[in-house]
Amino acid sequence: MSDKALRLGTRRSRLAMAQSGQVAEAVRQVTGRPVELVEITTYGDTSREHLAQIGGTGVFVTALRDALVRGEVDFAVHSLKDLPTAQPAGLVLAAVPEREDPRDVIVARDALKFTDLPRGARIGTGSPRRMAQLNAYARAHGLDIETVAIRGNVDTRIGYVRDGELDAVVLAAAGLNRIGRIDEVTDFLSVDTVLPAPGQGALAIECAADHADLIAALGALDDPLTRVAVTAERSLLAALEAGCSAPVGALADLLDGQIVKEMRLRGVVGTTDGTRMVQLSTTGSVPQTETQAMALGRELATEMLAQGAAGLMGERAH
Ligand SMILES: NCc1[nH]cc(CCC(=O)O)c1CC(=O)O
Repeated sequence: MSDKALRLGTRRSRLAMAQSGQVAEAVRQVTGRPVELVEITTYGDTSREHLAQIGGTGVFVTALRDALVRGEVDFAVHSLKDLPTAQPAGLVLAAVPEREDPRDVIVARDALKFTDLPRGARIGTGSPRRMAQLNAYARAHGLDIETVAIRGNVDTRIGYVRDGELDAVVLAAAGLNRIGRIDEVTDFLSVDTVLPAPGQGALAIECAADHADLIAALGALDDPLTRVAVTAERSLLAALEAGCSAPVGALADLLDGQIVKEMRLRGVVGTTDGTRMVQLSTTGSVPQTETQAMALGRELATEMLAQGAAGLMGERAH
């Protein structure tokens, strides 16, 4: 390959710049080529409407993908959880690097933990998935909280707590880690309490399908275990026919303490008020191919649909 600079298309948000910068450094190391960041403004960055109304987080992705298809940039870095499950023709996920902490976290006033929030506490999140599970936990454990729909970037969200408008906000640990604000977390939510979004904590490095040399080089950053895990999670999401702003959580991980490792896939769907929920898991041998991983996701989706999951997903965020 030449030693011309590779062009990395990125959104301008702090999170996007942080994760693009980190991947740029890794790509420099595996390719020996300089990497140049090319900033691209997406509709999701300029719109003030709620995400669910403008068609989910896929809006952040479209402009980056257009730039890839037009050959204006060589590769792009996405938060995997923001990627629509359908892979567009002409583009491939060249690498899914090792996932970091998939958990959701709370940033609350006065260093409060989720379960110590006082009666009537207001918790901000724009995610129906987080609302559904927080409200379900609250109902089951006698907590009196109110989930409040918000949007905006990480700084904006934490700002609601700093200026006293909300008692707490929910964010992804991975995002806070990447922008260097993990110290502001007051509580890490167990995945038993809030199952993360499919793909949460993982990145995806995408490029044009006809760039064989680049795909091969980026492959050095791929983590096969992360790839099969997120493939199973996203296959579950796709088979539920849910979008990325649906109240769906999913996590595939290895079961501990076994000689022959097995993968467990957990899934949840619920109404945002927390009154109804379908939560199931399935365990099987660790998928060796993406095809096997997809089958695991589809199997769990079939069971969840049989228990009425479809009827819990009709709602929109409000
Ligand atoms: N929807 C925005 C978004 N997309 C990816 C992350 C965090 C990083 C990740 O989950 O990989 C965030 C912020 C958040 O949910 O707190």
